[in-house]
Amino acid sequence: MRRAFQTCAATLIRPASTVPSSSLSSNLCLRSNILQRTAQPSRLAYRGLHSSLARPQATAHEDSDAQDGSSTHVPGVITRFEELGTQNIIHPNIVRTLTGSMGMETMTEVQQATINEALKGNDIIAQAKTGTGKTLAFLLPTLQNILTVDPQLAEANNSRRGPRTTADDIRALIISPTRELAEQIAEEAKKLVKGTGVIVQTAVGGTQKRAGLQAIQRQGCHILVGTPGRLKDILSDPYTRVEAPDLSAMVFDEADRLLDQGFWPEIQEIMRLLPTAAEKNRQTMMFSATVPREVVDLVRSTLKPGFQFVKTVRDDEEPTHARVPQRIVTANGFENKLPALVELIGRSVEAGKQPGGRPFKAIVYYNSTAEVALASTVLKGLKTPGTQLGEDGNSFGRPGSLGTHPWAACRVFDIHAKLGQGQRTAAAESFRRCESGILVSSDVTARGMDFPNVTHVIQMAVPPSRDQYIHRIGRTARAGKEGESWLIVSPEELDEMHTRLNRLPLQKDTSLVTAGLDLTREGQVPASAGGVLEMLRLAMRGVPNAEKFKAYQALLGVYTWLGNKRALVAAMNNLATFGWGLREPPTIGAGLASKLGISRIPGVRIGGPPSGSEEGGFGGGRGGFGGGRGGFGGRDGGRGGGREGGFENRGGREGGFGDRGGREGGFGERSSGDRGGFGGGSRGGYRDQGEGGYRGGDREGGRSRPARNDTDDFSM
Ligand SMILES: Nc1ncnc2c1ncn2[C@@H]1O[C@H](COP(=O)(O)OP(=O)(O)OP(=O)(O)O)[C@@H](O)[C@H]1O
Repeated sequence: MRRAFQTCAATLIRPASTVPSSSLSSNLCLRSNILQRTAQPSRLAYRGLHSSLARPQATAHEDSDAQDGSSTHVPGVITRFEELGTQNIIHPNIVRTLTGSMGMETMTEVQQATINEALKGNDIIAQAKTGTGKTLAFLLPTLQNILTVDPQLAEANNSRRGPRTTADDIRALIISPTRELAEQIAEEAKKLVKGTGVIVQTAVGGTQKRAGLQAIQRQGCHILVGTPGRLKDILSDPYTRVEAPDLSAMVFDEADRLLDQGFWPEIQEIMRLLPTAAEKNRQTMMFSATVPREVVDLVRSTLKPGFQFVKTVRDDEEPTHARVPQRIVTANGFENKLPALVELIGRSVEAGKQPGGRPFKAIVYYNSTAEVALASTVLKGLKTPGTQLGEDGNSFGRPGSLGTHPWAACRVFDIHAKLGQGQRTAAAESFRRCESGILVSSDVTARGMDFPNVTHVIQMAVPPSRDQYIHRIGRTARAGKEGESWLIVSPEELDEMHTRLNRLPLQKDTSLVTAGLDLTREGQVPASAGGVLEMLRLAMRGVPNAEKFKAYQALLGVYTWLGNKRALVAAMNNLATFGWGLREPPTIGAGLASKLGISRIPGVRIGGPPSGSEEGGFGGGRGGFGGGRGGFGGRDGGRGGGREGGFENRGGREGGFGDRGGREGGFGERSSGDRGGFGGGSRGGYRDQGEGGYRGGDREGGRSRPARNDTDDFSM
């Protein structure tokens, strides 16, 4: 059977291109074969999944027949899963499951390119775009290789008398950087092994260690999927009896992440607990959408000589999907970002309801858990102007009740590393299942997570790295579907954004009205924007101060890379007052201020535990944007600046954004001054266009930001 595999497998992909070391500047391929996979025309159901690979690649890594740019179709190449069964390459029981309950027909490019190599037992590093089926690309050969060695396992073992497996019978270890991803891979693996006797278990941090262990001990384990920390724990504890003397395969999913500094020590520790290469011949497979050269260099010593580097992304090609428009919005300030987000969501929810539209389903990424918590509280608490929340503070799904959420059918979830594992799993599961929803997330879902039908990925700040950007936007447009990517940044982030996202096809977008408003001063707004700001003002009132204080501190930390500390503090104080409705920016501890290098920066309020106060009013302080009884969008404009915050459609005769600013002032050199208020004008009203108001304020103690540069070119 093994022989049959090898014979047939030779036709599965076109020959590898062995790159002469001299042809490359890097030492990347000195000991490896690089397969730069060119597309085979996709014949059937999986149309579009790898459409971006439909042209031959043309790099130094090419083999000669592709260099002229001609089609490289290889007659007889296997592209359908069914054929893997009929040609005895993969056991029919597995193929039946794949083409039956799992509904797979045609292999993706990365699957075609790696399955053959992996079945031969070669070590592999594979790089392919997000959402192109890498999971199956390593699961399928891993499972088949287990069955090849142990054919008895090909049949489901429903009888108690059948061969029993034990906790020390692990044949394959699959490592993933996050718990959710490990669970997802294990789910996929469990589907695949159905119909065989192979047992899949998980070892995932944050869950009941004992329960997981008992399952391994009672049922045995052939394929163990886990996160580095928990795997290390289990394997290093002799009392668990979990061992892997027969380990024949090791898979690193999101390999570049697993090999970075954060995980590397644990990975090394795990390797030490496994049989050495001399004791047991073991195959290693590494997969990711991003494989920096340093990673290849790092693993060179771990992989077998002659390992294959399979790339289905050309070097000169963007690593993102061409079918995902990538839009960038420059918000006027940090305080404009949430309004822009709410406006974008509202618009997209409506578009999704139109004939031919897809239900809106989005992941919104923030760079810190505190921002995730704050934004999700706000989004959950939104209500249509003129309505109120129910007593439990939630207005979802209760037609006719007091207060209705503006996007009733679209649920809001949040997920970040500081939630308990139960909450994380529940949020991921609910979002996976919902037809329309918003997942506000930190980077715990950025890699590998396969949520179906995500229409939008929205990043609320310049991402930590180019690779992270690529992985995040890879949560949409998966498996051949369409999707949109949005990035909302403030002017302070632009330089860094250009550096980090160099050469990505970002298109500037100025269609969001609320992004362009100067919320630190009074002015007129279109009614629709007024509605967004009003909803936010009300929702902000429901956010506990503690959440705002945490987010403030987190943001100061997140933006330590911003060289101009004055600009940083000014921007954050603007956000706290004009964006979150705090009367004054929160205090921060002297230690933290010194660590962040901002102790002496004007506007920093050094104090004990963070404190501040608020009296409603999107746009800060007692006065400010929406401060006062009247407010932003008020019909009559006027003086504004009352205690209850304004910014209501009905407005109020005297209310208004940028009004008196509140006695306790806001940010500014004179932040505790009597009138102060960052941008808080003395009167002003910032109201619906054409209905009066807009008196202008004196903005004493305030400071306004420079206008956005609308001529910036973001097509990089
Ligand atoms: N051959 C195939 N035919 C149809 N659907 C497939 C095929 N292979 C995988 N899929 C589906 O495509 C989706 C994406 O697959 P997967 O999660 O493995 O992508 P990935 O390449 O690992 O993405 P990421 O880089 O984000 O980790 C999944 O829903 C999976 O079930």
